[in-house]
Amino acid sequence: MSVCGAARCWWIQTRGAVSLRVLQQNRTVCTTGAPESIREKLQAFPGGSIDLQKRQESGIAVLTVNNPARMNAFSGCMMLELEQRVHELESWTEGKAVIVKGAAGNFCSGSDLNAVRAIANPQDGMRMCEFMQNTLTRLLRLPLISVALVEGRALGGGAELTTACDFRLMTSDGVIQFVHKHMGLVPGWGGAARLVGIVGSQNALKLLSGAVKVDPDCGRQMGLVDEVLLCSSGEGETLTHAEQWLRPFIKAPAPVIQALKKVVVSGRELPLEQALKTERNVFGTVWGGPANLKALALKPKHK
Ligand SMILES: CC[C@@H](C(=O)O)C(=O)SCCNC(=O)CCNC(=O)[C@H](O)C(C)(C)COP(=O)(O)OP(=O)(O)OC[C@H]1O[C@@H](n2cnc3c(N)ncnc32)[C@H](O)[C@@H]1OP(=O)(O)O
Repeated sequence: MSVCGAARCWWIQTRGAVSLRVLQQNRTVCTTGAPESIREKLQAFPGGSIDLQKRQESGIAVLTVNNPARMNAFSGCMMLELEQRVHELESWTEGKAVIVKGAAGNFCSGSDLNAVRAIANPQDGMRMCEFMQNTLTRLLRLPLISVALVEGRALGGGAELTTACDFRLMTSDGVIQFVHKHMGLVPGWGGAARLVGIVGSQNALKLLSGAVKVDPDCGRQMGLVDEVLLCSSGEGETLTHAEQWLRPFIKAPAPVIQALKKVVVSGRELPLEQALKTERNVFGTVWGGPANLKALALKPKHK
C-alpha cells in the first residue's frame, strides 16, 4: 500500500526503547502520525519518490531523494514517503548505516515551491514543518550511522536534511546553502536547531543570515562537512567512496553498531542521569551477547 494511498499512524518500535521512550518524554517529538489534515494536504502534491535500498550483506541502506525534474525538491507525497522509509529503517535489525543522497548528481532543492505556494497559510505551513521536523528527528535518532552524501546543491530544506544525518560527505561540486532568508523564511524542518549543535551558534547565524554558499573547503573549516570526496562525477563511484568512508565505523555486528549509536543519541539529547540510565540499559543488551562472548573467547586466558 503506498503511503499516499493511506495515511497511517506510525509508532516507533525499537529495541532499547528506554532511550526512545525517555527521549519522547523529554521532547515534543510526536511518534504518532501527524493529524490527518496535513497528511491529506501533502497527499495532494504528487511527484518524485523516496527510494530505499537496504543492502543486507553490508548493513548499509541507501535512501535516495528522487525528483530530478525538480532538482529533487520534496513534493508532498515525498514528505509522506520519507516518513515511511524512516519507519522501515527504525525496525531494520540487520542495519548499521544509511547513506542519504539525491538523484542525478544533485542533493535536494528543499520543498517543492509549487507545494509551498499552495500551502501558504501559517497553520498548514506549521503543520508541514512539524511533520518534517518529526520525521527528520526520527532520521537522526535512527540506530544507524547516517551520512548525507552531498553532490550538487543542498538548498533550503535540502540543507536542513543534511543536518539530520550524523555526518556529511561532499563532492568537489557540492554546495550546502540555507536559502531561507531569500524566501523571507527561517528553517522550519529543525535545521536551525541542529545546525547550532553542529557548527555553533555564531557560525550558524552566519550561515543563516548570510545564506552562505558552503563549498567543501568552507564546510570543512566550519565542521559542517566531515569529508570531501575527490572523485569523478560518476554517481556510482561517489556512492562507492561514501561506503568506503563508512567501512571502518561499521566493522562490528549490527547489534553492537546499533547500541553504540543509541548511547550517543541519549548522551547528546538527555540530561546526564537519564543518559546514564539509558547507557546501562543498552549495555545490558550487549553484555554477554554473541559479539561479547566471541570477543572474550578470542582473548588469551591470563594465568
Ligand atoms: C523549510 C524550508 C522549505 C520550506 O520553506 O518549505 C524550503 O525548502 S523552501 C524552497 C527552498 N529552495 C529553493 O528556494 C531553491 C529553488 N530553486 C532554485 O533557486 C533554482 O532552481 C536553483 C536550485 C538555484 C537551480 O537553478 P538552475 O540551475 O537555473 O536550474 P532551474 O532553476 O532551471 O531548476 C531546474 C528545474 O528544477 C526546478 N526546481 C528547482 N528547485 C525547485 C524547487 N524547490 N521546487 C520546485 N521546482 C524546483 C525548476 O523549476 C526547474 O524546473 P523547470 O522550470 O520545469 O525546468
